[in-house]
Formats: sequence, structure tokens, C-alpha cells
Amino acid sequence: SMEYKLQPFIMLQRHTLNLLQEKDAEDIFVNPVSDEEAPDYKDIIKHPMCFSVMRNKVDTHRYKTMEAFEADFKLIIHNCCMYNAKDTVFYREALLLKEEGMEIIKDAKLIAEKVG
Ligand SMILES: CCOC(=O)c1ccc2c(c1)NC(=O)[C@@H](C)N2
Repeated sequence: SMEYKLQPFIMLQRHTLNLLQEKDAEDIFVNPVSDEEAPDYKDIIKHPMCFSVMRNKVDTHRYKTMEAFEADFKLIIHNCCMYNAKDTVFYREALLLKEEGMEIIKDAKLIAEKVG
């Protein structure tokens, strides 16, 4: 059935997410930014995103394409660069993660065409 056909795609997304999360050495992108850490975060960032939310969306089949998966990854980076000043560790970590992450996603999109 379609359900079993989707499994390779879900496995590919889980594997890709694991590779992305490995690049977040300090685990700053894993969980939602808390009110304690950043009291004004919700005033500034209207669409929060993090790896744990992405994992839940993968597991509940919310990403129909790798482009939709990629869009949430880019949202994580964008939010971090909007909220944190350019001279912060967070901002620099986001730029690094973007460089490494987009290579990982490029490979995943090529594989997605195959398991498609
Ligand atoms: C222990 C203090 O932690 C933080 O202040 C903090 C912890 C995690 C964060 C964050 C801030 N800001 C962010 O934009 C995203 C990347 N994550």
C-alpha cells in the first residue's frame, strides 16, 4: 500500500535529520528556545523551529517532499540569525550548520529522486 511505499522516504528523512543533528555539536538547535533562555524570543520569532519538532514531523509523515524538510531546516537557521547578533556564538554556529547542512540535504535530495 502507499503506507509501506512511504517508509523508505521516512527512513531517508530520519537519516538526514540524524546527520544534520550531528553537526549541532553544542545541541543548541535540538529543542525549542525556552522563555528562561530568551524571554523575548516569542516576540521576535513568529515561527520557531528545532530538530525535535522536525523529528516529530518526520515521524507523523508531515513532509511530503525533501523541499518541505529543507524549508524547516532553513527556518532553524533563519530564526537563529534573526534573533542573535552577528558577533554571537549562536549566529556563527548557525552559519556553520547551514554550510554543512545544505551539503547533507543536497545528497538527500538526490537519493529521494531514487527512492521516490
Ligand atoms: C543556557 C542559556 O541558553 C541560551 O541562552 C540559549 C540556548 C539555546 C539557544 C539559544 C539560547 N538561542 C537560539 O537562538 C537557539 C539557537 N538556541
